Amino acid sequence: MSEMRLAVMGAAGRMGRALIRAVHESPQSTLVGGTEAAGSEAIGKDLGELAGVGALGIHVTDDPLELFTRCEGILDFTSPNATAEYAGLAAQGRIVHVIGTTGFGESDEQRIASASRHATIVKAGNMSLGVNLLTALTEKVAAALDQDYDIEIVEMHHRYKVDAPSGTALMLGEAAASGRQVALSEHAVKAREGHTGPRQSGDIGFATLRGGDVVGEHTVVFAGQGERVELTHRATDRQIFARGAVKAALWARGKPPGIYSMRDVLGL
Ligand SMILES: NC(=O)C1=CN([C@@H]2O[C@H](COP(=O)(O)OP(=O)(O)OC[C@H]3O[C@@H](n4cnc5c(N)ncnc54)[C@H](OP(=O)(O)O)[C@@H]3O)[C@@H](O)[C@H]2O)C=CC1
Ligand SMILES: O=C(O)C1=N[C@H](C(=O)O)C[C@H](O)C1
Repeated sequence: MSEMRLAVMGAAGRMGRALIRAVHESPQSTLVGGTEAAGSEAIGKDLGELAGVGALGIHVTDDPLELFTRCEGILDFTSPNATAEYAGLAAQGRIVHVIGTTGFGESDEQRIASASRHATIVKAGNMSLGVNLLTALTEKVAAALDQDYDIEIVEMHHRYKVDAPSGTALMLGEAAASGRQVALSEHAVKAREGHTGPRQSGDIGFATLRGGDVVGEHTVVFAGQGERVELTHRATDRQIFARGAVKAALWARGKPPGIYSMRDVLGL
């Protein structure tokens, strides 16, 4: 099969640069362009120079419509509003949309869901193999242990992260809730402060730490009487997410429109 023509949204961002490297290094894909928002100082810059792989002769654009006519898939780790916009355009172009962005509100989720009638979307709060394995394990452990084991999800990220809890923490929370056969929305406790009273049985708690250059760390704690089980993933290199995103695009090529998860891609 020919190389898949991919473009990177938010090409100058931390993940944008990692994605450029991952597409450039994959023998099954070819980089055809990248975007930043209108007015960004990155417009016109060479994608390869941004990513540190040497000039590629492909430049950052603020015109996604023109770019989408030339590509089969887009890798999008930008912001919730930008991603909801791109989902509509990807649907018009009937292309693959890999969504790594996190921090969506309800209305963004609805816009993405309607775009999935025409676009083939792979969406996950974390595209690494390790975290998706952790997600599957979390579901299994939550199903095996009863409510006497309190579930708490602790995450830490770099000081620039803007959303909390992280997309990964929420993914792990969904997996824990699914293992327990309950809805996360009815049991999630996303922050605690002041006189909270004792912990409610069945709560799924979240704790958020931010600082330094931490790429991403997640621990799911199952705390019982006299013992504690902890499952941890530590990311030390953003390329794990970028390689996962390329894998997702290649997997989605030729699949019918809809929303798929990284667990679908990895068969977990
Ligand atoms: N699913 C996963 O595996 C992972 C997900 N993420 C998620 O990816 C997202 C991005 O993270 P990160 O790279 O650290 O963030 P950055 O802020 O470094 O990158 C985002 C980039 O998108 C740009 N951008 C904003 N709006 C638009 C637009 N309309 N069109 C094009 N580009 C735009 C930003 O530009 P500007 O700075 O000018 O606003 C910026 O360059 C976050 O939501 C994060 O949580 C991160 C890692 C892994
Ligand atoms: O913003 C980040 O950096 C990350 N975001 C994702 C998340 O919200 O979980 C994935 C990864 O942990 C890095």
